Amino acid sequence: MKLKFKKWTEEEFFQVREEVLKGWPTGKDVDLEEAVKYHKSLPASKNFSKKLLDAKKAGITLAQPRAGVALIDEHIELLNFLDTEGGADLLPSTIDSYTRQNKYENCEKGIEESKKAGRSLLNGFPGVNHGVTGCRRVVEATNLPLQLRHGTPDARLLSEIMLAAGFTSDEGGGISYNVPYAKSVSLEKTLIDWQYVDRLVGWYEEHGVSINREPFGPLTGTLVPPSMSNAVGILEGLMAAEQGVKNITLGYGQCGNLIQDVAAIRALESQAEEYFKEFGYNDIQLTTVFHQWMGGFPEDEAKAFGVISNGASAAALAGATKVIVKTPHEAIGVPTKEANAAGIRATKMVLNLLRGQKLSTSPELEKEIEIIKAETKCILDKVYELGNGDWAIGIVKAFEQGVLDVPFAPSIYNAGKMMPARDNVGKVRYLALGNVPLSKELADYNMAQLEERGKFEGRPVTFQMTVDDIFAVGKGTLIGRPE
Ligand SMILES: CC[C@H]1O[C@@H](n2cnc3c(N)ncnc32)[C@H](O)[C@@H]1O
Repeated sequence: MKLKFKKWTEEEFFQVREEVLKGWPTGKDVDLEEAVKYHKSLPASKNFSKKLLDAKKAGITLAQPRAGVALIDEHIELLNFLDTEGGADLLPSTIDSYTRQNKYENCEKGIEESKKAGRSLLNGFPGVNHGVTGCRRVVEATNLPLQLRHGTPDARLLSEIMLAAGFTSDEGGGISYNVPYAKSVSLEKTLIDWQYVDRLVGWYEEHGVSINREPFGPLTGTLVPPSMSNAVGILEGLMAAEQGVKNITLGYGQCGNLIQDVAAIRALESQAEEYFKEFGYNDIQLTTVFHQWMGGFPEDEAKAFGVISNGASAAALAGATKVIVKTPHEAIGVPTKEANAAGIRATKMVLNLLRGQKLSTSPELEKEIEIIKAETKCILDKVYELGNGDWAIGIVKAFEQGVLDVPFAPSIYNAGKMMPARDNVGKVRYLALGNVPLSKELADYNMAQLEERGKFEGRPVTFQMTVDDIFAVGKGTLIGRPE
């Protein structure tokens, strides 16, 4: 299959599908006709797309945790606990790291060892190994819409199995589940593999089943300038729309300055609408997701609740459709179900207190929205030019040339030349552009904001600011001031 920005024909899709389903024995149980019937038998209350659209119409922000353990019964117990004791509005199944690397043999061992140990020895839910039957038990035994959340460069088999089981949302994308998650998988390969996932969702849509797709907005979650993450989100939205996906949630990872975070969500939603319209996708149901702070967390649980609540309020004031919840165990590892539920309760408390309130506009907010949209446009214009009008080709070339450049990404296909740092009020700015094609005016604006910080701190604008900012939140502040 040659990469091109074009909807796959059914014939192309089903040809590739034969190979995909051979990836593990459970692949042979996927039957799309049966799956469509099963989806249509589910109550509307279990459809992710519908719940998101209802929330958007009502102007409320939904809360969703991350959660996943090795064995089905314990996973069901966990998810229902987060529903009843946490108050979750939407449920995940966070997939384990072996599955994310397609190492299903290791999952098999992990499942056996977890049974022997009586506790989860995998850091997530091994959906491929549990197969349609096992995953369907999760769908049958829970009461909220379910989404698979992972970090899988090649999620074709995982998506086939879990969507057939009745999950109605799938997170990820050919950029956002490659560059921040993999070291040496080419963009070409993951763009094609995620076109497959999007085409599968397009097939469900064409057969009357709405499945939500959610690109992974935060990327590395480390000082990613909002225009870089928004550019990637819009590109993955276009890639999905071209394959027939209709219900799309674009996301953003909290950076920490409230005005910039609200501006980022507002800019993301309106600019994505503009691009969908301009490129002829007129029936996209667009929602947004705000990820609570994705960087280093304080170990102290009270401080962690401060970070969680701060993220919840930013999400509500931004008017995001959904907020992804962190837990007070973030600094330690996979949370207990009690800690996970507590993170959701704290979040829901804040969302309820702020219900109906949105951050009203102001000159500072309007300015930030304008800056983010202008920077995003510079990047996307260049991607389109590099691809000669083919977004997919443009993405590959843009990474080759550092036009798309995600800070602190492990991928060898990412240039890693652009460097960010916070300005004097904590907004994330471009300290070094690398090859990110901002106009001179925008580059100067970023530098001017950083110079203000330099003046205030009495030090030059250097990479040391970036380093100080990376450790700041874990140490209890937003901006990494010199000691
Ligand atoms: C994207 C990274 C986020 O996913 C979270 N995460 C990863 N695996 C699990 C898991 N199994 N249960 C709950 N949270 C999880 C992790 O704590 C971090 O906040």
